[in-house]
Parts: sequence; structure tokens; C-alpha cells
Amino acid sequence: MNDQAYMKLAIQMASATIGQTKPNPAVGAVVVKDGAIVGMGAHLKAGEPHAEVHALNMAGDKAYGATIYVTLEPCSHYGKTPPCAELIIQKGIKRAVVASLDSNPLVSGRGMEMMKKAGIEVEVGVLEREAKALNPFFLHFMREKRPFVTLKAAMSLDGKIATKTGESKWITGEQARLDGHRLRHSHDGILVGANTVIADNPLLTTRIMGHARHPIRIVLDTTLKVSPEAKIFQDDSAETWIITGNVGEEKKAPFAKEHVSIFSLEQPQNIEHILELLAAKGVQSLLVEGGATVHGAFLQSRLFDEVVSYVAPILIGGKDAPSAFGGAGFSRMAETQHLEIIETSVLGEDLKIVSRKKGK
Ligand SMILES: Nc1c(/N=C/[C@@H](O)[C@H](O)[C@H](O)COP(=O)(O)O)[nH]c(=O)[nH]c1=O
Repeated sequence: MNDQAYMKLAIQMASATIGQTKPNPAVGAVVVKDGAIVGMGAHLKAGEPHAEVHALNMAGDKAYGATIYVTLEPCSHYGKTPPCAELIIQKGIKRAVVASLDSNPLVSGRGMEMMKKAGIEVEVGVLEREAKALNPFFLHFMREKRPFVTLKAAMSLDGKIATKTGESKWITGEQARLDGHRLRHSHDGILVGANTVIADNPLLTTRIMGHARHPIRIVLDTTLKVSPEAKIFQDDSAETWIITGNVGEEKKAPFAKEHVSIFSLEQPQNIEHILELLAAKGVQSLLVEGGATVHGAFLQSRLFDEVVSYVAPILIGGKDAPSAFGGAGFSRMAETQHLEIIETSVLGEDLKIVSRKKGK
């Protein structure tokens, strides 16, 4: 087996732990000595040993003079556990092959530096793209210090998300809706506007799939006009946050529940401020389910990274039927937001289109 084959194995192990290592990234490691695998491991849970520690423990004294393959640059700072770069040095590893550098500018390259200084032969970039695809949200969050934002919309062929009377159940079929729940599972937070809560009274939990993680439910409601009777406040199977303006205590009182938190912002419609607040609360990825007004605000701010469109082969029509992106919109073609389609798939009778801003 060559470097790529061992790194592929490390990536495969990491891919099996995606979601369970939050807020840490999924990482895999393999230790090879004289052409034989003598240690392998993946980071399993935040606060527990990193992938390199598991692999090196398994290798024991065979680690001396061996090569280690890791999907992410070994950590160089004292977190909950001692730095892996130091452990790699202590164990006498001869060569370190790393797929991708840490994207946190504060530590990027430091682990490599430490190992190089200790005389270890280091190499970066083997299967880098595949390794980065393991943790798009974590890498983005470390680099941009704000959540990775996915805008999700389910629409008709003519781009409508509801009829002119507000009916929307259902536009897309079961398979597309199941896929939408997978998006909920993989994101830390799900955000909707007050109008969606009032119109759809959604639960916003991850259902219709196996072991599911519920995202934190976040409602943008500048004047706190939603009802405390809404499902997301009555149902306590997931946390619910309201981001609102400066509203009086008496307005907040009816929402006082264990799982409900209310955050007031000076500018509750400022997407940048909203994302700063969520980043400070450790939200690394945010799924925005709309509706049109909220999607319009994110579009105007251009502070989003991916758009997931589920398109059903139905025509709704009507100039008063809402399209997926409301708000002011752009007046000139030169201002429009360009994306690139990175994935399409057919789900039942519907089409799923995943687009990203260029360079994401
Ligand atoms: N109308 C549709 C959707 N609509 C999505 C949101 O507007 C709904 O409020 C949300 O799914 C309801 O939340 P729940 O109670 O947690 O299920 N989403 C879809 O994929 N297809 C649709 O046809």
C-alpha cells in the first residue's frame, strides 16, 4: 500500500464518526511500520483522546521509526488533552504524512513546525480535498469565525414556496423531505423567520430518519410577534432560541421555559450581528429554512455559503405566490449573486440542486 492508500483508510475511519465528535472535527490516523499497519484510530468524542493518541497507543513501541498518516494537522496547543505533535515526537515517529493543515489561523502549521524541528520528515497535502470534505463546517468556522450557512428552499418549477393563499404542504415528496431532515441532522442550528412559525407552526426537529440530532431551533422575530403556544416553544425535545429586538420583559415572560432562550440585539435584522451571536454560542453550522423574507435578508447580506434547492415538477403560478427569496432583491444583473452548482440529484420526482458561492 502507498501513502494514498493509508490516508484513504484514515479518511474512511474519520468519515464514520462525522457528527459525533462535535464541536471537534472528525479525524482519522494510521501508523505504519515496515509496510505493516501497527496502529489506527479515530477521534470518537470531544474531550476524549484524539485519533493520533488511539493509533499511537495501539502501536506501542512499534511507533519508533514508523510513519503516521493523519487527516488533519496534529494539534500543537494544550486543549483538553496534551498536544498530539508532542506525543508523535516522544514516540519516535520518523515520518508524518498529513492530509490538511488546521484552518485555525492561530495554530495552522505549528504542529508541522514542531515535528519538523524535532527531525521528523513531514509531508502535507496527500488526499487534501477528500480530508477537507470531512469537516466543511468546522474548517469554515475556524477560518471565518462564523457559522457555515446553508440556505434551504423547497420550491415549485416556477420558484414558488407556497400558493398565493399560503398553502405549501406539500410541494416536494417524501424523499426530498427526508433529505431535508438529513440537513437538519448535520447542522448545529436551524433558523426560520417569525412568519414561518406563524404560517406553518413547524416542529423543526429531525424526524423521519434513524438516530437523529436535533439542531438548536432559532427564530428571528424582531418584535416578538410569535405565539408562546407555538410547537417549538411547547415541545422541549430541542433547544429553542429567539433572536429579537429590545422588547420589554413583560413580552418575554410568556416564553419562560427551560429549553427557551431569548436574545435581544440592537439590530435584530443585521445578519452579521446574528451570526456573530451564534458563533459566540458555538454554532458552527446553520441551516436557514426560510421563509422568503429571511432568505431575502441572507441574500442581501451575502453571508451564506451554500444553497440547497429542492425543485418539484409542479407549477403554482400567481404573482402573489411567494418565491424562495423575498426582500428587496437586486435591481441590476451585475449585482446578482453568482453561485456554482456542485451537486444535483433526483429524489423521487423532485430535483435537488446544491450550489455554493465560488471558492467555498
Ligand atoms: N413545504 C415544504 C417544506 N417546508 C418547509 C418548512 O417551511 C416547514 O415549515 C417545515 O418543513 C415544517 O416543519 P416540521 O414541522 O419540522 O416538518 N419543505 C420541504 O422540503 N418540502 C415542502 O414541500
